[in-house]
Amino acid sequence: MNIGLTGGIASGKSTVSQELVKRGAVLIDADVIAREIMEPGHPVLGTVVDTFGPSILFPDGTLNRKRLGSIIFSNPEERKALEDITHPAIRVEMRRRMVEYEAEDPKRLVVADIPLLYESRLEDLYDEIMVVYVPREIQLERLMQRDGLNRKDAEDRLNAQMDIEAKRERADILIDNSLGLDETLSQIDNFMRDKGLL
Ligand SMILES: CC(C)(COP(=O)(O)OP(=O)(O)OC[C@H]1O[C@@H](n2cnc3c(N)ncnc32)[C@H](O)[C@@H]1O)[C@@H](O)C(=O)NCCC(=O)NCCS
Ligand SMILES: Nc1ncnc2c1ncn2[C@@H]1O[C@H](COP(=O)(O)OP(=O)(O)OP(=O)(O)O)[C@@H](O)[C@H]1O
Repeated sequence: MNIGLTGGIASGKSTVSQELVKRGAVLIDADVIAREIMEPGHPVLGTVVDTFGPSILFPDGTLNRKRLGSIIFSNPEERKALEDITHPAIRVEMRRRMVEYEAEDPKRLVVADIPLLYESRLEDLYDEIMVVYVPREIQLERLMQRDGLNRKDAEDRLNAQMDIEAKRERADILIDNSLGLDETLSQIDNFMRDKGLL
């Protein structure tokens, strides 16, 4: 079985995906792949620099993520230009790993963590979609705290994504991560038990 795991920025996807891995799942993480294609020497980073200019690089040639983030999270057209370059490459690599993991062990749960799953209309690629949900206000607070962002920068990031309530409505499996970690873990255990995976 495979699931697509999504939610909003800082809603707790990584927290939940790590717990699924502890329970035997294998993880494919879109953010990790997005970082790999932005490593120096990767052709995708080359195209991004051609588009946005060399000022998005540090002098040592690595990506200044903060600078590129401040360009794309405050401007939808720049964001679309970046996504047009990065998303096809991310999709190809996610697909390749999915095929590989499913062939290795067809009984294993494969989890694809994709922040922009609904925005990119990728629902049909997965058996079921799990949404990690917290209300917007908690999401903002956790994001500001984790990444040291001010309210405006945190809101820009939230506003770059589909509203978390709309994602909650579409979920096949809903994990409410607004309470303590224990509450979240028991929902994960219930899911694993329901699917006969625990
Ligand atoms: C702009 C970049 C360099 C900013 O880097 P930064 O280290 O600040 O953020 P990080 O990569 O850790 O992403 C954090 C979160 O931001 C959100 N996010 C990232 N890109 C986007 C986007 N284009 N639109 C909406 N939200 C996004 C996601 O929820 C993601 O989990 C980076 O996010 C990036 O390369 N984005 C383009 C690739 C992409 O779309 N990734 C999203 C997952 S496929
Ligand atoms: N149940 C919880 N109670 C309190 N804090 C939590 C809980 N779950 C997660 N957090 C904290 O909230 C922050 C966001 O969680 P996490 O990094 O798992 O989110 P994410 O959805 O993977 O984020 P991103 O979209 O940026 O990849 C982290 O600092 C994490 O420690």
